[in-house]
Amino acid sequence: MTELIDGNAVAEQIRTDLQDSIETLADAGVRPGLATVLMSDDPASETYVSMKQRDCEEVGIEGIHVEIDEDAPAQELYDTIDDLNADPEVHGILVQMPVVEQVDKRRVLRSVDPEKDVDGFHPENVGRLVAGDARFKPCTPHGIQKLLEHHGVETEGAEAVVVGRSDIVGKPMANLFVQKEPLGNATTTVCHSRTADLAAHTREADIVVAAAGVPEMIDGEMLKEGATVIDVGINRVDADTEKGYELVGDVDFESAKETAGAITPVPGGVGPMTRAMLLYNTVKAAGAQQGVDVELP
Ligand SMILES: NC(=O)C1=CN([C@@H]2O[C@H](COP(=O)(O)OP(=O)(O)OC[C@H]3O[C@@H](n4cnc5c(N)ncnc54)[C@H](OP(=O)(O)O)[C@@H]3O)[C@@H](O)[C@H]2O)C=CC1
Ligand SMILES: Nc1nc(=O)c2c([nH]1)NC[C@@H]1CN(c3ccc(C(=O)N[C@@H](CCC(=O)O)C(=O)O)cc3)C=[N+]21
Repeated sequence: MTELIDGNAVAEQIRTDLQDSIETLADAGVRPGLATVLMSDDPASETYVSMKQRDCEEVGIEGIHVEIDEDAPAQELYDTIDDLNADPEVHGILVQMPVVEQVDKRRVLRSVDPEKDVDGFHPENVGRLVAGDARFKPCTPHGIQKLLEHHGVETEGAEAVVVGRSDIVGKPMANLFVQKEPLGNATTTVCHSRTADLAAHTREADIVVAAAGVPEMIDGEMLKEGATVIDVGINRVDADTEKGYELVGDVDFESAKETAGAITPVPGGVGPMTRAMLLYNTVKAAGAQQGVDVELP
């Protein structure tokens, strides 16, 4: 039987556990604050940011949302980041990606105060992660580690294949898998659009993390019997539904579940975990900035 890895359930548990940490902070007179910055009219980005704000409200984090006109000069975004860096009530800052074309993405990543960089995208935090001294683990790969942990999937000694090498998912996932620590110690292969024979790699994998942004590109034929399949992809494809689209992953779920031992659904898999780990990093950031020892789930 293929096991369904329920991201909503694990995320819910993490949010519940985080409430204890948030109480510890409250006892010390600290309310964690997370700023989300959106400079784009992209409907998917709007959905994600409003979900993140709703999550904050649910657990008792102060959500501050800044929306910038997508045609505004880039300087407006740079100035907003400076203001949030200077605001003592803001402990975490997330600038929703992708940024609009007039904005210099590298400059944005560099200008968020590394201590408030709850995405873990600042070069200092990327360096620390690679060096095995992570401050904030990027939310999506960190959430995937938590999913694997909750489902008792052993990474040590496993063959892991990561499909995709983006800065927000693929690269940090591979970096976490190769760390000498629990939930690491996997023998890791990173595949991308120039990989000559993707299926030859995925067929050898005990764990496949699919993060390519290509709808249903991985099917059961490409998997080893019993593999754990983590589907990061969230693709809106046209469909005759109320919204006019449906969400599909990078994995062909129906086909993959014939071969996989365990699999995440889309929606309800990795997405909710990404949001839960954002709350986690925000609580961690608030504790560190205010000098309060908080236990984290
Ligand atoms: N669930 C969640 O929480 C999150 C979901 N997502 C979703 O995950 C997906 C990936 O996002 P993101 O990492 O930002 O994507 P990017 O578009 O930044 O990167 C995609 C990566 O996949 C590779 N790739 C593209 N096509 C293929 C192919 N046919 N075979 C093998 N590799 C391929 C690209 O290769 P190359 O480098 O050569 O171009 C690139 O490295 C998207 O669907 C996105 O919506 C993203 C973030 C969080
Ligand atoms: N600075 C930055 N940080 C990010 O973490 C970041 C980003 N930019 N840009 C875009 C990607 C994407 N991402 C998602 C998070 C949650 C869901 C999520 O919760 N999805 C729900 C469904 C969502 C829906 O209904 O559309 C689910 O999978 O169940 C999806 C996508 C974070 N990202």
